[in-house]
Amino acid sequence: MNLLLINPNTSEVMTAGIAAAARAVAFPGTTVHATQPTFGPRSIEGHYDEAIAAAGVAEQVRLHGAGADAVVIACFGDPGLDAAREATSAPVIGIAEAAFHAASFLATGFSVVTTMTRTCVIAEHLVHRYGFERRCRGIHGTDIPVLALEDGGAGCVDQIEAAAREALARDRSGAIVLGCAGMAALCATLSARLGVPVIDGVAAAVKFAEGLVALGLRTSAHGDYARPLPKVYDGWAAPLGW
Ligand SMILES: O=C(O)C[C@H]1NC(=O)NC1=O
Repeated sequence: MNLLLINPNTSEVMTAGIAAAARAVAFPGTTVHATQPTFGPRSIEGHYDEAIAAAGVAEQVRLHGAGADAVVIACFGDPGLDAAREATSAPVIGIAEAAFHAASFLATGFSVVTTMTRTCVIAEHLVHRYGFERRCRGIHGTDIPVLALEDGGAGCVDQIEAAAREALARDRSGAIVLGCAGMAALCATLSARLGVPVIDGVAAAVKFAEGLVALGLRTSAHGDYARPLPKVYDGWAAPLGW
């Protein structure tokens, strides 16, 4: 299968790291096509960045979605998720939603450890949007800038571990969700150090996508995920593929 992996920020270094994490867990028959928007923030660390990144995701789905069997949006805010689900019939998985589901299979409660504290509210909004209020017991910022994780984040692992330990104790949770696609390379190390399940949304999203494709399941075109209505998009090429 062909999996379109979209890094919604414009860091090519981070895109490469995310792609490596995806390819490390993908089945041999899964080809990962990694991409990022041609415009937008180098890192996504707030509402303004998310708004622009969502348009970037829409751009990438318009350009590459037609050939994809599944799409993964590899930013913890899941920017542009609903728009992408309108724009392709392929399953579209956001890494936050995937990580929440995976954690809920493994513990009665989980904690999220993310980057800038100011982005915690974005994760809180997703917890409520996806219906995980009873399972997510806390969301904790480390104030690690996203681009500090560009090189895989080895220099940040101790800080993330300490935040995760505090979260497990304070929240009485049983699992940790990594709140940034840039943390993917740290997942195995953190899980070994903490002795609890640590979920990287990139890997979880790839496996959920493969599972849905294997089941022959695609996004519903009935109702609000139907294709966008035909219209002029000023300053933006007409959507391709429908
Ligand atoms: O929301 C965050 O803090 C992390 C989010 N930002 C980004 O550029 N990639 C991410 O996964």
